[in-house]
Amino acid sequence: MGEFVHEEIPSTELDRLEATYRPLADAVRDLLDATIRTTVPEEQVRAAQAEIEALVARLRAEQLPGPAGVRFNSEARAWNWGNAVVGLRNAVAPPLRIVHESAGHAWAEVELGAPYEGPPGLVHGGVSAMLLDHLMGETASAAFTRVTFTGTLTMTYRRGTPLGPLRLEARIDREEGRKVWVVASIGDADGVTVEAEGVFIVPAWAAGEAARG
Ligand SMILES: CCCCCCCCCCCCCC(=O)SCCNC(=O)CCNC(=O)[C@H](O)C(C)(C)COP(=O)(O)OP(=O)(O)OC[C@H]1O[C@@H](n2cnc3c(N)ncnc32)[C@H](O)[C@@H]1OP(=O)(O)O
Repeated sequence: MGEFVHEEIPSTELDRLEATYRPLADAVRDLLDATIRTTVPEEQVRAAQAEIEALVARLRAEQLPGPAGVRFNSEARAWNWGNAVVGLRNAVAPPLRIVHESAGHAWAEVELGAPYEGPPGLVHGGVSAMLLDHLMGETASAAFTRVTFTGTLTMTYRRGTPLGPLRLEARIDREEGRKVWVVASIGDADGVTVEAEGVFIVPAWAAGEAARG
């Protein structure tokens, strides 16, 4: 497993870097959608591909040796720019902007488009699970006061989730030792489409206990 890395970048500098990288990821996100939906002639597709390959080479001129990881500074600022759900620099992430209403209750509103399709016009079930898993994990972390990992996640798909505007919500249901039960849902304007319940666990290593077994 990678690590939570302490990196002493001042928060003001992080703000500046985020203002640089956010529009880049937004542009790539737009590119994903355009790649799916374009109907331009084939020669234009090939020309666009060549331009994209040149851009990739330009960005790769200097890069990290591996994934972005999770980093934090001594001002209690944490950043996970590559995260699949909330990563500011990850064009695959919607990204979800999570509001922590209180420790143990969080929600997010998001608009999902063509790159998240499963059945026609509907959100892929795995995407629903991924978004809820992350939201529930952050909720279990009680506003980032502890580290939790998904132990078991149970999804109930009540009806198809349409692509478009959605609301996700999660709450801690109960806790017992290092185990945190979280319940969550996704809904559209007509109500709930997906429900989830999960057990999130503060790993033995994070609780300062020796792992059993
Ligand atoms: C401060 C900074 C905050 C940062 C927050 C960032 C938020 C980011 C949010 C990101 C969100 C993204 C979310 C993600 O994507 S997290 C990524 C997906 N999840 C994983 O990769 C987890 C992989 N598994 C593990 O790491 C370990 O197996 C864990 C940590 C789960 C347990 O290993 P550990 O060695 O610690 O466990 P233990 O053996 O001492 O057992 C302890 C208790 O737990 C019970 N149990 C064990 N396993 C399971 C299970 N699978 N289901 C249900 N229950 C289970 C067990 O019976 C026992 O209960 P009891 O017998 O005591 O009653």
